[in-house]
Amino acid sequence: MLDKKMLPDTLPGLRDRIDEIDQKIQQLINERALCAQKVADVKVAEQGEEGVVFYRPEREAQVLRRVMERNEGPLGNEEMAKVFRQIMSSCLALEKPMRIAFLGPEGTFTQQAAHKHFGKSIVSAPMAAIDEVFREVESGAANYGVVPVENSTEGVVNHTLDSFRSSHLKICGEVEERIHHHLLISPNINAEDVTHIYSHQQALAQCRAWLDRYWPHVERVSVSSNAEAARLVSEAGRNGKAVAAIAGEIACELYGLQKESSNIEDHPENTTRFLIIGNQDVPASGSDKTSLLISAKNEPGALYRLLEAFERHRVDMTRLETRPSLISKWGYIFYIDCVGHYSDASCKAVISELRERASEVKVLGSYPVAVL
Ligand SMILES: C=C(O[C@@H]1C=C(C(=O)O)C=C[C@H]1O)C(=O)O
Repeated sequence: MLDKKMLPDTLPGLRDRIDEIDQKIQQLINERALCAQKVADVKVAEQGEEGVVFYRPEREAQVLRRVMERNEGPLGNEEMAKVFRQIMSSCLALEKPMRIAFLGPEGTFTQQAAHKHFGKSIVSAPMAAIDEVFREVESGAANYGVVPVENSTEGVVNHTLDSFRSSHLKICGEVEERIHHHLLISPNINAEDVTHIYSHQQALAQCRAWLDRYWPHVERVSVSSNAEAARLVSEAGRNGKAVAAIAGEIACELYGLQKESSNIEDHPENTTRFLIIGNQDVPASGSDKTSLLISAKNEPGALYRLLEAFERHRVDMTRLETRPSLISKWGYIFYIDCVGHYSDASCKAVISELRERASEVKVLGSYPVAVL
């Protein structure tokens, strides 16, 4: 355990120590980067230049979990994991930065989720709609995609679930993002002069009580996304117009805005879960989840027989969503998430029994439980 008493007591002494430490850290990071480069060489030698997969979600999850387990502070576990998240991102980008498609435009929470999962050393490919994210990855134009799947206040994102029906893409990961909204203005604008507040209707709804309390007489204007609201406000600010936006951190930075008020969402637990989609079957990481798409036969007790298999094999279900099948009028598709990897004995047993009982079972993917 480190101790402050072991450190010098003067400012110059402490700064000298920091310089020394930085030099060592830098050297070690470069040594690590060299190792990662060599790992890539070995992968090419084993798998060939074509189709080689450099990014390994299960390995990255294991690295981050270990960082958190052994961490002794004073930096917190999550803070330390974020530092390593970016180191891995930089190491991987030495090969070729990955192109990540996400629900755009630039500055959305989905982009924030992409950075949280992959680090900052990626090429961003903002897409106008969720199905475009799927298409971009299916065509190979992007290596992976990031799409929202559920929000703790607003519920499931149907569009994402429905896109899995016709797609061969796999879920390679998940990431949760606490959604914090901020009231943003241009730096040259006086908050008292603000006449309109722009945002996506969901964000306006998630901040309704706060707006009613602090900005009851200012007009709320709904636009296509929070990021678009931030862009409009920065443009208006250049023309001296006093308007504000509700948006997240990235949009604030991207459009050079200033936070007038922070974390203004009515429910502080407001969280969105995102999925990482790709062409990869991810091996077990030691703490995984599996997502299944199941078409049930339209007969009495069909859902009961599906769920019974989970209970008997003691596989923990974390989510059940129902969507219309679109094939038969009152037929349904179930989306089930459970704890474990499809290669685990108990998961395997459940999946094979589901196959006997349902008309279709598609394993959408097994992937590491979100670390950050
Ligand atoms: C170095 C590797 O490749 C990539 C880089 C990693 C890293 O920097 O630690 C981890 C997993 C992979 O995404 C590896 O597979 O071990």
